[in-house]
Formats: sequence, C-alpha cells, structure tokens
Amino acid sequence: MNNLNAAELCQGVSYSNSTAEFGSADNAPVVVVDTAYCRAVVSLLGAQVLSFIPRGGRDWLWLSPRARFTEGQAIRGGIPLCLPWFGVNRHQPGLPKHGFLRSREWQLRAAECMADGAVRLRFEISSAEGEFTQFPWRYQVVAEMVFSDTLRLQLTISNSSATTMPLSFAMHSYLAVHGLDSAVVSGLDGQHFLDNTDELRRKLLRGEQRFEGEVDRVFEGVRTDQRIETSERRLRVSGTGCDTVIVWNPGAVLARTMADVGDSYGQYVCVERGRAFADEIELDAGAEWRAEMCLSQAP
Ligand SMILES: O=P(O)(O)OC[C@H]1O[C@@H](O)[C@H](O)[C@@H](O)[C@@H]1O
Repeated sequence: MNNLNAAELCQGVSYSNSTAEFGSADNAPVVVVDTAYCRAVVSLLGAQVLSFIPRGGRDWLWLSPRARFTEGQAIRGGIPLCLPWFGVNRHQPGLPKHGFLRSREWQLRAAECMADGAVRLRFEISSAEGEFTQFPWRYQVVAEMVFSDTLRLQLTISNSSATTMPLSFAMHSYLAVHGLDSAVVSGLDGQHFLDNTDELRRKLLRGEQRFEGEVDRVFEGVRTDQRIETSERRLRVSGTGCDTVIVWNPGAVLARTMADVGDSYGQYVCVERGRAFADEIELDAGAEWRAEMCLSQAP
C-alpha cells in the first residue's frame, strides 16, 4: 500500500523533507500541515509529529538539533509512537526498546480538511514479517492526528492474530521548555510512581513534579490531566485509553552519554501518555484498543 500522492493531499497539506524543514544531514520525507490554526510537521518515519507551532506562537514540541532521520533509528524529539510495547519489553528484555514502530516507515492514507479548518491525517502500519520470530503476533495500527489550535493524536491497535497479544505503548511527547528550572508538571500530586532511576521502586509524589537531575517515573492508572507550566506557556495533556503517564528528563549526567541530547537536555520535558506496567493490555484475538491524547493550551 502506498502513500497518498501529492495531488491527493488536501489544501494546506504538502510533502517536504527533513533537510528542508530542519537542516538535517539525513533527508527523510515529512508531511507539512500549514493552516490558519498552526504549522505542523510529521515524519513518515515513525508517524512522528516533529513540530507543532500554533499561529503566532512558538513550537510546543522539542526536536533535537542532532536528531537522525534514517530508517531503523529513532528520531529524538517530537512525539515518537512507542509500540507494540513501551520501554524495555518486560517479557523479553532483549527486544528493541520502545517497540518496532517508532523507527519504521508508516503510510499516509488520508489527509482531510475539515469544515472548521482543522486538518486530519491518517497513517497506517502493519506488523512486519521479519519481526514475527521476535514478537509472534500480527497487528495493525492506525494513527489519526487532528491539527487545529490543539493537537489530537489517536491510536487504534488491532490484534489480527489467533492468540491474545500483550500490548503496551506510549505517545512519547517531548515538550519544549525554556529552562528546566522553571518547568513544573501538576496533576500527579498524591499518585504513586515506579522510579526507573531506582530499580522501579514504588514511591509517592507529593505536590508538583519538578526537574532536578534525572527524572524517569511511571505513574499507572492516572485519571487526571497534566498541566505543564514553564516561564513562557502552559500546556495541558489529557488522554483517554492511555492511563499511564511517564515523566522523563535524563538530567545533565545521563544526557552527556546520549549523542542526540547532550547539553540540550534542559530544553524539554517528556510527559507521555500510554499503557504500561500494571496498565499493560491483554488484547484478545480480533480485538482492538483505542487511545487518544490531546495537547492544548491550558488556562
Ligand atoms: O532513548 P530512548 O530509547 O528514546 O528512550 C528515552 C526514554 O524514554 C522514556 O519513556 C523512558 O522512561 C526512559 O527510561 C528512556 O530513557
């Protein structure tokens, strides 16, 4: 199945490439959405939103200036889609971290301009034959994105195998901040988390989440929205069907070991929505799971 050709794209949607958009050395295809509401860029690799700039505003997302854009390698920044598992696979730790799909090419199957001026894109991908020996399930994923003055991202994951499939996932948002010191995440007060910097010990967060050093926390069964406040903006992250919230920033020491982060670690915080750990899903044969995350301006 092929991508839509350029003539099939609706007004305000066009193809471009990562070199033209971000000056990258690798040249990977991207889709640009440019409307009265916003300008957004989505990579076909990973169906990964890389930039979302509301009219008159600044980018809500962070993209590493050292991001690589080659198949088989994760793009650092934007909103990677981590599927069909989140992080280290708990059943088979030797599998690639964050699943197969963030570094594969997806197909753009629909680009629609809606009556209110929003644009909807639909990307699709299926499990690859070559992965079956490592992860013996067949599945399809549809990622629908609606770009207006908010950014909505909906995932539908279908299990087309004859057996129940273990599923975990994350929509791994890298949110741009101007100074980590001023970044505060609220909406998690009183919730327990698994501390990934301390052998996944279960701990309690009191008050707001701040960023002093490495933070890598998994909050399960969250029923609240998160609010991310920095010196220059307030964003809300909400979700349905994605009750796990992961909050991550590597801090200075770990960032030094990451070629595509380095001293840029203070420019983002990740507030991700998905299902993982206790929220992992047993997806029955023939069943599907739908999850939606929305990023919006908070009052
Ligand atoms: O470097 P990667 O594979 O993109 O992962 C980035 C981070 O992703 C976060 O979601 C995890 O909680 C972290 O443990 C991880 O380091």
